[in-house]
Amino acid sequence: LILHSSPLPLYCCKTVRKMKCRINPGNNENCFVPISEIIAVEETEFNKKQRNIGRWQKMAKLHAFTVHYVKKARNHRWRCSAATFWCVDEHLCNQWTQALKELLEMQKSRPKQLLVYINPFGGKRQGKRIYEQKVAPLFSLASISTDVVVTEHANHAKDNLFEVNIYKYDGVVCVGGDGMFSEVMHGLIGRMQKDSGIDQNNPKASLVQCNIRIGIIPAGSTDCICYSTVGISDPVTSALHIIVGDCQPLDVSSVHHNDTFLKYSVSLLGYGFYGDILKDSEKKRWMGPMRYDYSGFKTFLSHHYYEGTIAYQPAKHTHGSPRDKVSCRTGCYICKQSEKQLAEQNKEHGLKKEEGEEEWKVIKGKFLAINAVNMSCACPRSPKGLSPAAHLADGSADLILVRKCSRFDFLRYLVRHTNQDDQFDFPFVDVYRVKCFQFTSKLSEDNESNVMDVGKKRFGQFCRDHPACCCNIVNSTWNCDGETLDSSAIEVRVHCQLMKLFARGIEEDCKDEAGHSQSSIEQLL
Ligand SMILES: CCCCCCCCCCCCC/C=C/[C@@H](O)[C@H](COP(=O)(O)O)NC(=O)CCCCCCCCCCCCCCC
Ligand SMILES: Nc1ncnc2c1ncn2[C@@H]1O[C@H](COP(=O)(O)OP(=O)(O)O)[C@@H](O)[C@H]1O
Ligand SMILES: [Ca+2]
Repeated sequence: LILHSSPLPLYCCKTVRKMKCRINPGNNENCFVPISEIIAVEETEFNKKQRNIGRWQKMAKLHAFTVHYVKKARNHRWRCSAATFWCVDEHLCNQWTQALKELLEMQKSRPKQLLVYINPFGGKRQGKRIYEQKVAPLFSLASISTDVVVTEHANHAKDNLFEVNIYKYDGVVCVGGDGMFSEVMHGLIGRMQKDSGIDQNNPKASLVQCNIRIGIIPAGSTDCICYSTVGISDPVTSALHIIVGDCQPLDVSSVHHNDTFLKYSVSLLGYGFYGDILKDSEKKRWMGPMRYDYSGFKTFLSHHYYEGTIAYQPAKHTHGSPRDKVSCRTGCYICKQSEKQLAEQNKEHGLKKEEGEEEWKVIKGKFLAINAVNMSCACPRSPKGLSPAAHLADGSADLILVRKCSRFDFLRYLVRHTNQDDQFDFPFVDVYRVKCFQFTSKLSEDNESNVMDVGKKRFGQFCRDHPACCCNIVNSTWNCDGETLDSSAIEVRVHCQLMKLFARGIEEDCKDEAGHSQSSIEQLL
């Protein structure tokens, strides 16, 4: 569809008759809108008070329709814009409206019925207002019907997803932060496994993919999953990605302790620095999103390091590497290739045999932070994220090990998350692309080998109370997408594209496009 602003005529396919159009009054621009980015088409009561219609007004009764469409603004922000077309010929007007509505009906990936969960206490406690004022009117414009649940307690959404008939919905929307998303994801993935008779406690189980997409309306404190998959944390942009029916597959890591399922993770699984920030920040929830800066500063000063062992299997199926500077973008080639490669491997060998045969690499040491990320973890605090070249759907995670170093060096490392410098270019930082890993802390190793020393434990407690001491005897906790895990010894496995989001990944900037995509391919070859 090609929309020309007044006074140019509008043409579509072979139509020779003309209609006049009005786009964003006062804005004399041409606008090319793919059908896939039209939000709705409405018959319009023509308002005679509208300006700039000149002699048309005097001639006859005018007939009009309005096309609501996605307008792409800067920094990946989407807005809803409208163009009104008018003419004197009622039949012509109806033909256009009908034709456009039929084209919209043919967009099969668009959701018609959604289940919405709102966390009224996430972030700055604006979830309900954001949904009602910014999102619900757009869903109604796009004729999407919704069942809305405002949660009353933690785990309300997750438990509810085990009870409702989820199969009647085209998607589930969560209004909140990463924690709220995590809850909805656990509900959906858990429900899929339950309905398929898969035991989540088996770390080696082949999990069933979840085809019911999740949409995230950001209203939390970090909103890293939304930012890393859309390019911005903006409720209207996310609502529009849901309306046009975008689909972005996502890797999910399963986390087990012995043979007990603990949690799934899609963004950050962090021990040490990010685990300690989370634990401290939970007590300061009343501070809102600021709690992370407060606890971040405190944790930075405490400078605790932790001793432990990591064993991992490198992700050999994927062409990318964490330091190749090839970012995951819409339609990512590396994600597609990796998915194919994994599927072929699994067909040939079967999952168990292949994993059993491959070597494990083992690293022992003292670490300030151990971070495993399934995606870049870009967020407003760090627009390039913890691992800028991590991929959303390549079946791997980036394992970042930050060894014991000085406070000054750790600060230099943190600052590089906010500028263009390479945060992996330090002798005390290592990064690996992995498909699974295990971690055991020194403390639990000692406990397991029955050399538990009560004195040591007490000493650990004592040191925690004295921030100047960096003693490593106590355990940290794992931060799993913003939730703490009970166990420090864990076993993690990445499940390639286990679920799908209403998103399309981050789109290349026009300026970027030619240069970047070509150099990505060149680098690969
Ligand atoms: C000196 C400045 C350094 C800035 C470094 C910023 C790195 C930020 C990376 C953030 C990665 C976030 C990964 C996502 C985690 C979320 O899943 C998860 C849950 O989100 P939700 O509450 O929305 O449900 N969020 C979190 O765990 C919070 C992570 C908090 C990151 C804040 C870090 C602030 C660090 C400040 C250090 C200050 C040092 C100052 C020294 C003078
Ligand atoms: N009604 C509720 N009352 C209390 N906690 C809730 C409620 N609804 C959801 N939660 C929990 O709140 C936690 C944080 O929510 P989230 O939306 O991620 O906000 P934030 O980004 O501020 O952490 C989640 O773990 C979720 O389970
Ligand atoms: Ca990944």
